[in-house]
Amino acid sequence: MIPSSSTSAGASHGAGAPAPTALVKDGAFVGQLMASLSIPVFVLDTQARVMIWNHACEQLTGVPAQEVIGTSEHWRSFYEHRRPTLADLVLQNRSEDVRRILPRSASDISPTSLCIESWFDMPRAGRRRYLAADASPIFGADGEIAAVVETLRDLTDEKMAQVALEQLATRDGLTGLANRRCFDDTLHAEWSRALRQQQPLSLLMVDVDNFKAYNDANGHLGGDECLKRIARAVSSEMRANDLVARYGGEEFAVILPNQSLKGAAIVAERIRCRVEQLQLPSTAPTRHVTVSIGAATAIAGPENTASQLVATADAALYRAKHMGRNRISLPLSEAA
Ligand SMILES: Nc1nc2c(ncn2[C@@H]2O[C@H](COP(=O)(O)OP(=O)(O)OP(=O)(O)O)[C@@H](O)[C@H]2O)c(=O)[nH]1
Repeated sequence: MIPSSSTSAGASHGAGAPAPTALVKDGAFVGQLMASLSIPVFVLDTQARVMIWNHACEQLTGVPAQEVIGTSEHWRSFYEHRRPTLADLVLQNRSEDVRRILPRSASDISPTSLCIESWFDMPRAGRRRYLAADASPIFGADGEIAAVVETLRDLTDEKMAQVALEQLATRDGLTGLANRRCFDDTLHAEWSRALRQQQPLSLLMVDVDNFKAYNDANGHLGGDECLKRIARAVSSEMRANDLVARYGGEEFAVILPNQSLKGAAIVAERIRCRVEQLQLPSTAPTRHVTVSIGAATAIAGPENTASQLVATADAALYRAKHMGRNRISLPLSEAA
């Protein structure tokens, strides 16, 4: 039968609807039913050829029905590179493969049908879209699959709104970096991971030198612009798994998972040089805006905590300031 799902209410086999076998036998009736649906739908036959590509599907994909009907080229409407659609996976009894093929999608796999939410390339529509797709078999009177129907829902606007909300909750409004809350969550998650894997976790605390004087000379807006430039400079030195956050005011924090103190010191020195090279004019003796950086590393264990790592990096930062600024400092026991 055509499955009842959240997206195919109009196609479900409800009271008064023709019996499933009649639907399969009466192709013309099925075609009319699908064509009239406002939900994008396409149907594959047992040879994976498109039998039905309704008007709503044409509108969503930008691909006219006459171009795909009778072919197996429907994947081109969704992906840049050849890939089975959900309907193909159901037809080939390969539902489990969806997790490998679309690893970042939210998927729901039942013995016969498949349901995912994911970004799709949509080459002909001209822009990526976030779709909810359901694929289910239609069984013939002999109990064998006679066709597979895939319904689609465009959730792009909802997804964008969700992403924007998440951004608001985790990003700093001025610099676009992770905010303090995101830093705290990430540090605790990385600490747990370091504990499990017995890997080192490093932290840098980066503070702009003499920033009060910079603000006094350039105004608060000038100070804001300076913080944005520094944020970009620090971010440009990061690897994919590192996190740079605005810790507060003119202070930034950098989490370096799986990084030894020696490696952290190298990253810190790169950041220090990078900021110096921005050559933002300052009244400080250096004549340019600089940063001081405190570094710390821990192997997570039951006797220490993530807060201690922050405190150790903070103490190192304090020493860097005390020693004259525009420098990096390591924990005392390591520096000796
Ligand atoms: N423009 C701007 N200024 C900020 C922001 N957040 C904090 N500040 C300013 O940063 C300055 C920090 O000053 P202090 O804590 O005295 O430190 P400092 O002058 O940088 O001196 P050292 O850290 O000891 O080198 C203060 O004047 C804050 O008002 C911000 O978002 N924008």
